[in-house]
Amino acid sequence: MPDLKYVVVGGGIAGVTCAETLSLFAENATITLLSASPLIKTVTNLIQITPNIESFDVEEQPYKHVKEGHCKVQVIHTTVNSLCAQEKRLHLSDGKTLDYDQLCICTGGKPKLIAVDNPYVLGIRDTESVKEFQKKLKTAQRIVIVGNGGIATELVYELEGCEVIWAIKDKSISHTFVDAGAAEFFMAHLNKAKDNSPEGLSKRLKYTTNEECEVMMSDKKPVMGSALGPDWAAQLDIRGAQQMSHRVHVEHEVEVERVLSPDDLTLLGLKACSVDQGQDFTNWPVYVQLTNSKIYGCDIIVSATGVEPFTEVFLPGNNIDLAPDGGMKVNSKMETSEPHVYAAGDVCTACWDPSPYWQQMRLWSQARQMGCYAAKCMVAATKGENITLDFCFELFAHVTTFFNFKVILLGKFNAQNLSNDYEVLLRVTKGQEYVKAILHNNRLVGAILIGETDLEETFENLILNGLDLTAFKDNLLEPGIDVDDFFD
Ligand SMILES: Cc1cc2nc3c(=O)[nH]c(=O)nc-3n(C[C@H](O)[C@H](O)[C@H](O)COP(=O)(O)OP(=O)(O)OC[C@H]3O[C@@H](n4cnc5c(N)ncnc54)[C@H](O)[C@@H]3O)c2cc1C
Ligand SMILES: NC(=O)C1=CN([C@@H]2O[C@H](COP(=O)(O)OP(=O)(O)OC[C@H]3O[C@@H](n4cnc5c(N)ncnc54)[C@H](OP(=O)(O)O)[C@@H]3O)[C@@H](O)[C@H]2O)C=CC1
Repeated sequence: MPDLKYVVVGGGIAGVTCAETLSLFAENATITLLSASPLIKTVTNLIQITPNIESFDVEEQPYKHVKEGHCKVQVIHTTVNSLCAQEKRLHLSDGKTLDYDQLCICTGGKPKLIAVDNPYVLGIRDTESVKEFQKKLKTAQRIVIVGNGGIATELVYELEGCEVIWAIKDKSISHTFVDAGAAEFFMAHLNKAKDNSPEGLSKRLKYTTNEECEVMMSDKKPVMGSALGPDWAAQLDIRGAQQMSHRVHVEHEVEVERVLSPDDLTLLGLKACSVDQGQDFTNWPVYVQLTNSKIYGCDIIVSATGVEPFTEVFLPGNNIDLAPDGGMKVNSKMETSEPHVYAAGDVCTACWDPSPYWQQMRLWSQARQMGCYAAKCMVAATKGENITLDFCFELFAHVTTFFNFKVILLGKFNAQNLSNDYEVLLRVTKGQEYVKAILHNNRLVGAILIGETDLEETFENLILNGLDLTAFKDNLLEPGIDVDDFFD
C-alpha cells in the first residue's frame, strides 16, 4: 500500500504542532509541512501548572527543525497559492503542485487594521512587523494605540520613552481579557515604570527570535510570518525618542472616526488638542479624529484591533464555509466543510457545541491544542477510528502576564453568555492580587486570578466537578483559608 500523504500548511504553532503530532501517531505516511515563513515556532520547557494550564517558552527556529516521531516531516519553504479540493491538490508559488490525502490548513491570521495602505498605521503580528514598528518608534514622541485587547495591554506597559494616547471602545482598559474591577486594579500600574529587574523579567515566559526572517509572498497576497507569542515584547527594545518612562493617557469609549494628514487638518480647518485638552500647536505627520471629536496628532498609530483569519487563497473554487468572524468553520473533528480538509489555530472557527466552560479565543495555547487534536483526528479518520473531543476543550484556561502580574483566566471568566444570572465573589488586595469567582446556580463557572493567588488548581477542579458551593461560598475567598480543606 502506498504511503498516505499528510500535508500541513503554516509554520506557526498550530502547523508545527500538527506536523509533530502526525509524526508521532501516523504510520506509513509522508508528512509535509509547507511554510511561507522560514521560522517555525516550537514550545520548549513546558510546565503543566494545572491539568488545563500550561506555561512554556517559545522559540523560533530555522525551518528545517521539527521534532519527529515515527514518520519523517519534510519541511518546504513555499507559499500555497491555491487549493483544488476536488483533486486534493495544492498549487504552490513556484508553479509546482502537491497532492494530499489529508490536508490541515494552519495559516493563522493577519491584523485587522483600522486603515489599510496608510504608512502611519501599523499592525503587529510577526517579527517583520515588530521590526518596522521599532524602526519608526525610535524617532517617535507620541503614538496612538487603538484597541483594547492583548497587544494594546502589553504595549502600554512595555513601551517607554514615548507619550501614548490609548483609544479604547470600552469603559475600562483591557476589556477583551478582564472586567472593569480588574481594569481598575491595573490602572494603578498604567503609568508606573516597568520592572526591568532580573526578578521582574525572570517571572516572564521566554521568547527568542531568529534575525534571519524572510517571508515568501504569494503571487496573490502578501503572506505574513508566524504570529508572535507570549512575552514577545519583554526582551525587545521598544523605546521612543523621549527621555522618560511612561506617560499613558486613556481615551475611553471612543473609536477612530478618521485618520487625517496635516493637509487634511488645514483644509478642514480643524485643530488638534493636547492631553490636557489645550490646543496642540506641534506639527505631527498624522492625526486621528476620535468619535468624541477630539483630534490628536502623533508619529505612529498602532492598530491593535484584532485578527482576521487568513483564508483567501483556499476559497476560490472550493466549498469551505466561513463563520461570521471570517474563520474556516470546523466541526468537533477539526474538519472543514470540504472532505479531507482540516483547519486549526487562528485560521479556524470552532463550530461544535462547546462545553459550557470553554470558548474560542485566538491564543497561542488554543492554536497548539487545536494543531495537536487536528492531527489525531486526521490519523483516526484514515484508520476509520472514532475520536472524541479532546479534554483540553472542556475548560477555557489562559495564563499570561499583564502589567507584570500573572493573570489566569478560567471558564466563563467574564461571565460570557450568563446575562445577569450570576453571582460574583471578589477578593482584592491593592497592588497584590485580584480574585474574582463567578458562580451560576451556586456552582463555580469562571474566574479571574491576578497575582500569585495559588488558587488555579482548586478553581479548575471546582469548575470541572460542578460542585454545589452553597455551603462554602461565604468562606470560599477568605484569606488564610485553605480552600482544599472544605473538600477533604
Ligand atoms: C504580538 C502578539 C502577541 C501575542 N501574545 C500572545 C500571548 O501572550 N499568549 C497567547 O496565548 N497568544 C498570544 N498571541 C496569539 C498567538 O500568537 C496566536 O494565536 C498563535 O500564534 C496563532 O498560531 P497559528 O499557528 O494559528 O498562526 P500563525 O502563527 O499566524 O502561523 C501561520 C503560518 O502560516 C503561514 N502561512 C500563511 N499563509 C500561507 C500560505 N498561503 N502558504 C504557506 N504558508 C502560509 C505563515 O507564514 C505562518 O507561518 C499573540 C499574538 C500576537 C500577534
Ligand atoms: N497576553 C495575551 O494573551 C495576548 C494575546 N494576544 C492575541 O493576539 C491576537 C491579536 O491581538 P489584538 O490585536 O490585541 O486583538 P484582541 O482581539 O485581543 O483585541 C482587539 C481589540 O480591538 C478592539 N477593536 C476591534 N475593532 C476595533 C476598531 N475598529 N476600533 C477600535 N477598537 C477595535 C476590540 O474590541 P471588540 O472586542 O469590542 O471588538 C478589542 O478590544 C488576539 O487573538 C489576542 O488574543 C495578543 C497579545 C497578548
